[in-house]
Amino acid sequence: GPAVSDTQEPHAARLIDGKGFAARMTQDIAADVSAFYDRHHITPGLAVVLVGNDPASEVYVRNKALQTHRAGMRSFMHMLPATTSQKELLGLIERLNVDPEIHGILVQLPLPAGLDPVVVTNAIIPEKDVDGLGVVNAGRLALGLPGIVPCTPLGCLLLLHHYVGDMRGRDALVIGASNLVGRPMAELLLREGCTVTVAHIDTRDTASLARQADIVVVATGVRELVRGDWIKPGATVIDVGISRVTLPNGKTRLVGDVKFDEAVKRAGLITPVPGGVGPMTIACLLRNTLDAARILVEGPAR
Ligand SMILES: Nc1nc2c(c(=O)[nH]1)N[C@@H](CN(C=O)c1ccc(C(=O)N[C@@H](CCC(=O)O)C(=O)O)cc1)CN2
Ligand SMILES: [Mg+2]
Repeated sequence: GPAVSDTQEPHAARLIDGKGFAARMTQDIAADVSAFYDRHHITPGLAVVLVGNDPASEVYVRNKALQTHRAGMRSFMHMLPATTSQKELLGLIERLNVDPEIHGILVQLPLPAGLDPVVVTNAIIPEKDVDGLGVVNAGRLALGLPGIVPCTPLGCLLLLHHYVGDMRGRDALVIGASNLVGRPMAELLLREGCTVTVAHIDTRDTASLARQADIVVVATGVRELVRGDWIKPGATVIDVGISRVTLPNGKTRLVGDVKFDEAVKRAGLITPVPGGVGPMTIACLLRNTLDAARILVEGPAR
């Protein structure tokens, strides 16, 4: 008779549906926003500050406003010219910090040259720092204390919780050590009981580290850096990268930091780009904004 392999489908990983998960999260948040309104007659408000006219950033802040409304919250957009001085930007943040209608503030990154992202993000009071990027929230995460967790790593964590479950004892590799994703992701995986390795620009042999890992989270901004033969068979692959590439026919396509067509043949679970981590970032921003409003209005849970 025929060899067994003739009748077997080639292996393909199960896809992690971030888009669907984020849509369900947004519905749950909308219900919680409505219950919060019934208790307090307050609608959570999110202020989004965009400086300059980076086209990708314009798309992201428009989507943030849209999703904020979809969850029943108020959105306050501040679009400032690229010529805005740091003093003017800090003045706006100061007004938002004391505005009782605002429960979350974020400054879209990257900022134009001449504006210091560390100074600007740290001007937001920790209670309204819904991106979790200021020193108070970053320090709280590093110490394992409650605080606001950055949206993209939080989104990755929620997907891992749902699709993998208990991660104690797993070997996790985070590729990329940015303050926005890699570092907070490593802290979260450590908190879950993973043995965490962080690879970065000076790492000598990231491929061989990846081949050991049960969970690989990639956030480098280098498109299709991670090849199929870097993936341990059955591993879980979370791809945070988004690059827009122009095809010979002039159309554009989004690709991640993982060469998907190769990795999907080896991984057990993998996030697609688009439709994986990206939508989770915005859903987690909405969750962080509602949580911030709860703490500002009701005080910290006791
Ligand atoms: N202040 C911040 N700046 C930036 C953050 C952030 O969390 N806070 N993250 C990224 C950009 N980002 C949100 O700001 C973001 C990126 C991608 C997506 C998303 O939904 N992606 C979709 C594809 C969308 C498309 O067609 O372009 C997907 O992956 O399916 C949402 C938010 C940097 N800056
Ligand atoms: Mg993010």
